Amino acid sequence: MAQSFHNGNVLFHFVVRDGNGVKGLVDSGISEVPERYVQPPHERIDHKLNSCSNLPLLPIDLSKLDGANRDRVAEQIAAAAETVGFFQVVNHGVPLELLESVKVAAHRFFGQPPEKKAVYLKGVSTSPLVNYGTSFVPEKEMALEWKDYVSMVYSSDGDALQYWPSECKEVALEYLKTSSKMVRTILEVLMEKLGVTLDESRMDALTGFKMVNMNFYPACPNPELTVGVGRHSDMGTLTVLLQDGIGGLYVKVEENFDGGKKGEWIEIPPVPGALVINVGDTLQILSNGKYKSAEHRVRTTSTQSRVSIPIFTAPRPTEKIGPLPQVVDSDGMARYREVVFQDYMNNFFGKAHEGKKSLDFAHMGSP
Ligand SMILES: O=C(O)CCC(=O)C(=O)O
Ligand SMILES: [Fe+2]
Repeated sequence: MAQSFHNGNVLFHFVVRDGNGVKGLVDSGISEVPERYVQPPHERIDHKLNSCSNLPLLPIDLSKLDGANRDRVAEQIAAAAETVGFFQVVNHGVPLELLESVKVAAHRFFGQPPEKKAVYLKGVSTSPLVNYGTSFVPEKEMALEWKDYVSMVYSSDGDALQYWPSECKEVALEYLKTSSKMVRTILEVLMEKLGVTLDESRMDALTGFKMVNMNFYPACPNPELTVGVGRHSDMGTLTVLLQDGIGGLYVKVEENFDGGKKGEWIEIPPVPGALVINVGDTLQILSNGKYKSAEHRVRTTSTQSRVSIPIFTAPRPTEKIGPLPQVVDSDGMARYREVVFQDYMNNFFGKAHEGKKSLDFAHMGSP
């Protein structure tokens, strides 16, 4: 018989503390989502929302950065970063078979019994680099997100192979390493388009924190009432995201462009073999607001479970981030103050998702 989750405390213990996750909840046989997952009406996602404007969001061919069309491709990248903060790339140098293996590994990890995953729960994790959990900050959220995740922080190849879960460590590490090259290339292009040259050590510092997450969104009995991930931006420099074919990732347009109007939500459709790239808060701050960290969210679906595997690249925690001096000179003013990245992270993870509110921490004039 299915367990009763009407009592919020029983539910919280089962899903969060004991590490059963949303997957465990679904496997327990629920036929409707518990109250704690029901989003207020203004946060629910209209499932008919769609982007019909696939043309301007055509994936960017990164291999063309090496050829005669370099300037045009660099322009496409910068234009996307200035308007939506999201774009997809193909011919990115990450082997396609590897991308398939990463998705399989994510299903392998989440398909395990809860007790195997629970060894990585926050606070008790047997590994210093790995965290398994559910929702974003469950303690701070009125409504929980319909998502389980495992985070794997990169410190060295040796540490990854020693500490990351054996179900996914090899492929996750290879995915991180091959993607890191691409992230560097894209960041160089974006800096060049800003008119900024950064030396190697500063580039390293701005991308020195790397983490692979695996997100698992079980099929949901009431997708119209829940969210997979609520409205948020990513805190780092650039995020690389591998999604499967299910769909459901939406982004809010920041500036009018030929594929959408400011304020509109558009879907980033699954494209086989492509990777999604998005600008994080750090890059918005560094560029003094020229590049837009994208507000995005994920809907749930009743038919199949979905996996996505983001790689977050961010500055080293000790790094100071603020608008780059050359950009401030040409803009005539700084829109953000300088902050130590560790402080930015603490603020980011200290609150429930709330759109782009995370950036307020670095706004000029904030304490
Ligand atoms: O699952 C997705 O498509 C996006 C996930 C996401 O936004 C995140 O993990 O920060
Ligand atoms: Fe995100």
